[in-house]
Amino acid sequence: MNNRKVIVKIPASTANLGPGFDTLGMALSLYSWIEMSVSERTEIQLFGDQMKGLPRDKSNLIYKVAQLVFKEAGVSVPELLISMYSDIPLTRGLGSSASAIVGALVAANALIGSPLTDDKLFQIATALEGHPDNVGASLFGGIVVSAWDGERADYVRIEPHHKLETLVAIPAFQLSTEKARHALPAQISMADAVFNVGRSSLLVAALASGELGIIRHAMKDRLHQPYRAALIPGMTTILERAHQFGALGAALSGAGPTLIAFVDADCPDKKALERFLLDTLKMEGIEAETLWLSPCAEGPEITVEQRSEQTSGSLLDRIKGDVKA
Ligand SMILES: Nc1ncnc2c1ncn2[C@@H]1O[C@H](COP(=O)(O)OP(=O)(O)OP(=O)(O)O)[C@@H](O)[C@H]1O
Ligand SMILES: N[C@@H](CCO)C(=O)O
Repeated sequence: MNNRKVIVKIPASTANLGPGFDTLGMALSLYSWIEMSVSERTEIQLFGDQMKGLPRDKSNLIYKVAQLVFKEAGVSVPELLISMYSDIPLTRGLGSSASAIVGALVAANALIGSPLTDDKLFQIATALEGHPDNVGASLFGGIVVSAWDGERADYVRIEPHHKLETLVAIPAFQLSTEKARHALPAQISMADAVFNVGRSSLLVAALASGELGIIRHAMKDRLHQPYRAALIPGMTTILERAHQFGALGAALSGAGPTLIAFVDADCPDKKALERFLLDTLKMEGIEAETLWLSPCAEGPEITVEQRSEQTSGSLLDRIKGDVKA
């Protein structure tokens, strides 16, 4: 173990997919990387604009989560060398915290010979994140349908349809999950609960069977998006009108503020959809970045090597060419 170096590449994720609040997640082709090895003194290197302001001492989330794995496995590894680079923007609704938690769990587990099963990692990740949707997608890849009762999380993974693509519009402001959850009511009506059970069930069936045409009706939601709309000006217009510009459906990504449109790869005018999202946000005074992302069918990619191997170099050298252009 002392000589081992682990590098993991973890996908971002979009949660809820509209009606599946805290239940549905899909991994996306945007990534973060964590390198971890045993050291004599803990050192944390954070690379990239997304990592600005995060702690570089033992209070860092990656270090703390790694220690949970060692404790669970009954081993002691107090000092770690950790490097991280991420293309996943923080607090924008693309699962940055879930990717950090999953990456730390997977890297720490691989460092000590993988004593913990994926299911165990999923249970820990869900308890840490507080809901299974983002962590399930980052850990298993593809589309993950999950349920958590506060003690145990169960899931089923669905292979994403080969024609499914997504367009995300990432507003230039942050919105923490905590703040976006505070906007939600403590109770909802039976009519709204029935509405969401119907849409969420329809969406899962559509994604599993490849009936993409029904997605537009299935992505509707009354549980969280209406209450969060005031935090994301322009959101309601985008959700209501995205289909007119060729989207299969649209939703708030996770807790927002990112908006996500599901698109058929054969959509004839992708530029028009992109312009519609950007223009709608701009009319509200919001600058945004758009990215075309594919569903990521795989969970974390794990590389374990001996530190003495010739292949070693800095994390940035290793992943160069793989990062977002
Ligand atoms: N690599 C990291 N190292 C340490 N902390 C991180 C890292 N990545 C994310 N975090 C923590 O997670 C917080 C963001 O979590 P939050 O749940 O608010 O947003 P998100 O995960 O990006 O979006 P969403 O959950 O809506 O998809 C950051 O402010 C930071 O505290
Ligand atoms: N299901 C979560 C995802 C964000 O972490 C929410 O919408 O609050």
